[in-house]
Amino acid sequence: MRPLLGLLLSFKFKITALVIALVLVSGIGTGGISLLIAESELRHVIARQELSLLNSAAALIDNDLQHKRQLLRALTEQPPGQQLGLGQLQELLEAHETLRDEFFNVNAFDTAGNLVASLRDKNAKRINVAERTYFQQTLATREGLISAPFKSALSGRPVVVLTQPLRDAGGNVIGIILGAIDLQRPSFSDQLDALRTSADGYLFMVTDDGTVIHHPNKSLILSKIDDGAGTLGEAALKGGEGWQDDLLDDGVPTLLVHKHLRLVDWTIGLSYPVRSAFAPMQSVRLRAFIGAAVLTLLAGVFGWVVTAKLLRPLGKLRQHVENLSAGSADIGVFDVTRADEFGHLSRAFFALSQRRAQAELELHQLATTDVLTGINNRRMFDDFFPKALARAARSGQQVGLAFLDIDHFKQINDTLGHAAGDAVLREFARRLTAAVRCTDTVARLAGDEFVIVFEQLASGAEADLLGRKILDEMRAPFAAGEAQCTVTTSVGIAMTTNANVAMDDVMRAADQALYGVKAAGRNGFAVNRVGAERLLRVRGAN
Ligand SMILES: Nc1nc2c(ncn2[C@@H]2O[C@H](COP(=O)(O)OP(=O)(O)OP(=O)(O)O)[C@@H](O)[C@H]2O)c(=O)[nH]1
Repeated sequence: MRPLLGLLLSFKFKITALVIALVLVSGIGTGGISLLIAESELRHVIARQELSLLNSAAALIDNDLQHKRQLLRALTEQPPGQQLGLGQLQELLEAHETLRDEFFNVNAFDTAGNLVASLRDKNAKRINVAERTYFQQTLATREGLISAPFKSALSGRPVVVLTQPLRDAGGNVIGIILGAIDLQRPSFSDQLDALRTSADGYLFMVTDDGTVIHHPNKSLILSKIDDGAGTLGEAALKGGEGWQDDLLDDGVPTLLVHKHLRLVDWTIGLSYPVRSAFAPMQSVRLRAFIGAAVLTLLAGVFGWVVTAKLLRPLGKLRQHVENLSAGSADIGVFDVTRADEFGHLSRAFFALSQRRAQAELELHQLATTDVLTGINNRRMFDDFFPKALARAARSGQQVGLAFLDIDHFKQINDTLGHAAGDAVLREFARRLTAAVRCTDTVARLAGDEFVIVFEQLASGAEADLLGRKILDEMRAPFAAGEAQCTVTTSVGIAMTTNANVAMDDVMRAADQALYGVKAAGRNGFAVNRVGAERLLRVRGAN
């Protein structure tokens, strides 16, 4: 759990996540916009393509109607001088074979609306169409027309009829020829169906008042588009030509293309489900999605690798700082020559480590230095002396420890003042340091008590020499403020060659020696061997 959390919080992970997010956003953004543009373009292309198809269909129907109209007109036109009577009409109709191909039926009526001839059934029941609008309009205008769709009284089928007035030699209308087109099986029906480009799409046709003339669902023929054809026809009813998005009644998105016919007030429309129109886009979308996913994955891996590489110097820097803290490296490990941010960071760490080392040194000095005299203090001695004993044990050399106490120092303080006493202490420390070798260590334990550690003491005779030298060093008068005074000291020296000697034993031996000197009248030195029953010797200053 912990490593996973660490991974999630790592800079590498965050940068990788950022790269993935950026690639995703830019990929989805550009891909999505490109797809939208492509879809919009494709929609236009499809709509224009379907519109040109509708133009062909409209021309086909216009031509068909025109052809039918001309056929009826030719039927009613007789050579000059010949008179066509109503009684000859049945014979006339039956003589024109092509009528059967072009029309569902052709009938003739007198001006009273009575059926006088019928192509398909000469014995058809004698209906009267005087009340029909198309009949009345043809009589009134004396011109042929194409009727609104209606249900035939003769056949019971949905039809539109083309009318053509029949004139006598004087030009008077004596009857009307009427060609019926079966809307369930118009002559152009198969051709229209053949024009369909999509298996899902379909063609339909409505009149300007919204009556369905052609529809794949034959039961909708003659219904008003509000009754069953849905909203598809509404745009078509606006006339002209064009296309728009629409929804079928069951909510299927559809592309609706429409074109108004030239010869009649009919509009032919094409309904094209968007799903099949954009079928090619589905695979493009899928491929774009897979491409984006692969790209994102690659970007993530790339981001991870590059970030890991870029952050390698940071890892090294961290290792250096850890090593430095553990004391296994010094500040030289920092690469301060780099010109980049890691170089800045290394230089900052280098400077910080330098300051820290300096501060540690100062702190150590403060902690191990006697403030008054500037020589080592008790803490330093306590730390140093056991190490000196251990070193001597390893090298087999003799160690000497001298305890020093200024004689009657209290009197100096009492007679000359505390400040003079301090001056004497400082001068005493200076002379002590001058009297010994640089390998020897001088420290002030407290008050007027001092110690000297001799690390390379060759013999007892050398201890004598050292004791004498210290006493000699103190012979000259001390400056104590305005006054001068004579200062003497008592020195107790302990010596040992025992490798496993305890620090306390050495100190006790030195203390014994010092006590011996004090007892003998001060201003002298005594040498004591650690573990010995009695002092080796006590010497006075003279
Ligand atoms: N001026 C000064 N005096 C100090 C300091 N520390 C301790 N003293 C004094 O040093 C004196 C030490 O005296 P003692 O060692 O007890 O006695 P003494 O007078 O040296 O007598 P002996 O050691 O027996 O010869 C005391 O009076 C302390 O107050 C210091 O830092 N400065």
